[in-house]
Amino acid sequence: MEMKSPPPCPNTVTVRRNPPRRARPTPSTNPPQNLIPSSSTKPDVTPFPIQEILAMEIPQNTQPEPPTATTTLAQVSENLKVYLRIRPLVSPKPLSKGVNDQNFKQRHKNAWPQNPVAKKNAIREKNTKKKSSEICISVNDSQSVTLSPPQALQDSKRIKAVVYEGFSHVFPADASQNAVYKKMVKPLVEDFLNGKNGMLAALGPSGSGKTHTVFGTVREPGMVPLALQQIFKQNQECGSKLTRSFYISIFEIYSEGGKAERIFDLSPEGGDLSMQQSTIKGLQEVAVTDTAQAESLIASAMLKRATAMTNSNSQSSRSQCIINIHSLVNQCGEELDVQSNNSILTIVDLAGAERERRTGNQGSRLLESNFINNTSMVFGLCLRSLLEHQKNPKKPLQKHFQNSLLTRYLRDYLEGKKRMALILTVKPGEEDYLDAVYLLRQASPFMKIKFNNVDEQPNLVQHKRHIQSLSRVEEPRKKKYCGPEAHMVEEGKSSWDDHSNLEEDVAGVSKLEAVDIAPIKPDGNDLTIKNRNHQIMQNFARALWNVLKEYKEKLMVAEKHIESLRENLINEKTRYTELEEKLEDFKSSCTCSKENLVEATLLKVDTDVDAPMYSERNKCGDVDGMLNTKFKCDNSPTMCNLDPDLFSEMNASAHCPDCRASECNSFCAKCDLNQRLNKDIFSEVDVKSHSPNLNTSECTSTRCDEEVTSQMEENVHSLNVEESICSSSPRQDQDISSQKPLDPPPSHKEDAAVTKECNLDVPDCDIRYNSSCKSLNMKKPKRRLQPASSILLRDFSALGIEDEGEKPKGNRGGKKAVADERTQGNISLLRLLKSNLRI
Ligand SMILES: Nc1ncnc2c1ncn2[C@@H]1O[C@H](COP(=O)(O)OP(=O)(O)OP(=O)(O)O)[C@@H](O)[C@H]1O
Repeated sequence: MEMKSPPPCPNTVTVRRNPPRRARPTPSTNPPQNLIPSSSTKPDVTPFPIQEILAMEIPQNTQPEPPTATTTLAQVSENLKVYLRIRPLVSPKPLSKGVNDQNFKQRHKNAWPQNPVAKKNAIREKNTKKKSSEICISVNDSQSVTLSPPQALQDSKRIKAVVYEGFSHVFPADASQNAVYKKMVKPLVEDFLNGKNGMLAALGPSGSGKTHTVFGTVREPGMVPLALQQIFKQNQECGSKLTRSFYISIFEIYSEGGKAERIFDLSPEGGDLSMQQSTIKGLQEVAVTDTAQAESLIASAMLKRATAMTNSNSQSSRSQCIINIHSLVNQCGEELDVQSNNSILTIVDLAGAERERRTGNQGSRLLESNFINNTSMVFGLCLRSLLEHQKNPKKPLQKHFQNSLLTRYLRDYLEGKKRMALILTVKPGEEDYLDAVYLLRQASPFMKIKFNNVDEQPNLVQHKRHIQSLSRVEEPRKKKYCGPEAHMVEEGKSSWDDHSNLEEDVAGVSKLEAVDIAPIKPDGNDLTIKNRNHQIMQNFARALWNVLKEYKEKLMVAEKHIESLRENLINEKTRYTELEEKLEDFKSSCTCSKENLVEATLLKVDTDVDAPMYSERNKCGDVDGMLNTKFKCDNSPTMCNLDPDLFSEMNASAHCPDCRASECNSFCAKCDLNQRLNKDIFSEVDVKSHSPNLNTSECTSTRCDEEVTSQMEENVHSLNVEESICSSSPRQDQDISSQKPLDPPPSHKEDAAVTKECNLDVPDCDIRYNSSCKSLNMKKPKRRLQPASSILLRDFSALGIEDEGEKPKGNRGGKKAVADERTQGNISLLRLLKSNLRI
């Protein structure tokens, strides 16, 4: 039973489902192997070992390694130590008369003239102090203080008390000099004796106790005398092992009349000094051997220091005083240990910042006060810039140090390259609140400054030299590489720089081995450093991969270019081969051997205008037999095919064979063909062919020099043959055709058409040997007058008919008038005759 398919429902809608789509392959994250040309296609280029590179495992040092210089560096990195010392509210009077009193009197002699206004203010201040015993600053603990504004300020401006904390130590008012020294200076001195440089600077408003802290008194010696005591004491203890020499230099930077900054050497034989960059020229270093000698030197220097009485301080320092204790180690034949490095301990007593309202300074004193305040401000700006730079390495380190001699001298410290400490001194009085606030606000952030003590590590002498040799210009760039953790990776800069260079130089991919050298050798427990190293490696690998991808793309483009070049090369080769073949054919067709010269002399007249005038050598085989003579024909491979019928006409019309022969003889007298040519030949040629190609002038053109040519011309003239030069010039052709029925010599190929037409105008087939052998040069085209054309030319010349083909090119000929007489009927008649001739 046949199953008939149900008739299609007219309302049925055929739903064509889209063919199931094939999911595209997920782009492989693996390195694109296929994109890299296989070695089979390009055997010379080895494939890039991307797989190998990516398969490389970065070794992780799991075992803790012994602490290296870098780890030591990380450990020794520390913040700037900022100490705070609070001066007693009322300064104790000298209890006993002694040396201190004498110095006091002497210093008063050197003091600036007392300001009478200040005197009044001082008395007023004294009275105020007596009335008010309130203090504005209270010590919370060893590291923090609370600064409370006076009640008046609290009420009027609602200023609240502020806590300042984070100090390395806070010395209360009753803290002794020794306590301050032990906490603050003793570590510095120990480091100094261990070969580390250090600096301590005292900052604070005028009269807050900076000088007292630094130099002290006889009863209460300050930090400098105490440090000298310790230094000489320790030197004596270890004198058996090492001998040291200590030198002290002390100088001040002051303002002369509040204008220019000056440096004055405070040593006994010192004088004015000058500064070059950060070095003071001519600064004397006085050798000291014991504490007494050193203290004496310091005392004499203090007597020379400029001081003055102000409202704030009866002996206010008017200059910045810097004292350097220089330690030099003398080798005694024993092994050099870590304490053998030379070092300098610098202690700076800054002039106290002062407010005009309080000091009551006027005139030059006021200018001097401005200089003091300016120096303090520059000092603070340097530290602030350092702090901001360390917080954000992108922020460049400002060059505030250039603005004062003091900061120029302390540049290395102020740029964080050497370790320093600050001692802030404040007065606790209620009236000193503003000075204290200003100082603490400005200086308390400095405790966040970090110092990289790389150059202070005695066991890192080589590193110290290396880093110190680096130019300052390179510093920001290095920090940029290191990032915010500059203090941690400072030592690893050289390794990391190598990595950066690797990123830049892809050609050095083989240097990947260096990747496994982490900048920091992590300790086993230091996960932070490990993670950081891992992140660095990841970033580096990512960067390297991007570079490799980039170069791969470049490689692909280059390969495409190479392919196109190859194709072009093949095409060029093919073309070259074709051209070579053509050249060979052309050569074979062009080259006429001496044996074939006779053939070349045959002129094959083709009456067909469109047919090529020049045929190949084999085409003239039909007339070869007509000539038994061999002629050289170097200039033209073509021959004029001469119809037998025309030959008869030519023979009939030929005349003066003797003349021609004689011409030829004379012509060939000096050429190498003269022996070959004889009258018989010419007569035969004349009789049989009258071929213009028998023009011996042409045949010998390549061998006849100009002398021969001229001889030929003379011979021709001597034979009284009317001179008719059948040269390549159309004008000459016309001359020939019109004046003399000469049979011109064969012309060059380029003039074939012209010659062909010209032949028609030749009334006489008398073969004229071109006497103008000047035109026989190979380079010049040669014309030939064909016999058939000669006949026609002869006939038509009688009729006065000329063809257009005779018209000289370039309108240079003298037959212009004749050409103008042409009519269309003449031309038609000419063509008709041509066709008849062909028949
Ligand atoms: N801690 C202290 N204990 C006892 N007396 C002190 C203390 N600090 C300062 N003085 C006394 O206060 C007076 C002013 O001190 P000092 O000259 O050191 O101040 P200064 O900060 O150096 O002032 P300037 O900046 O004007 O030189 C001095 O007579 C000093 O003896």
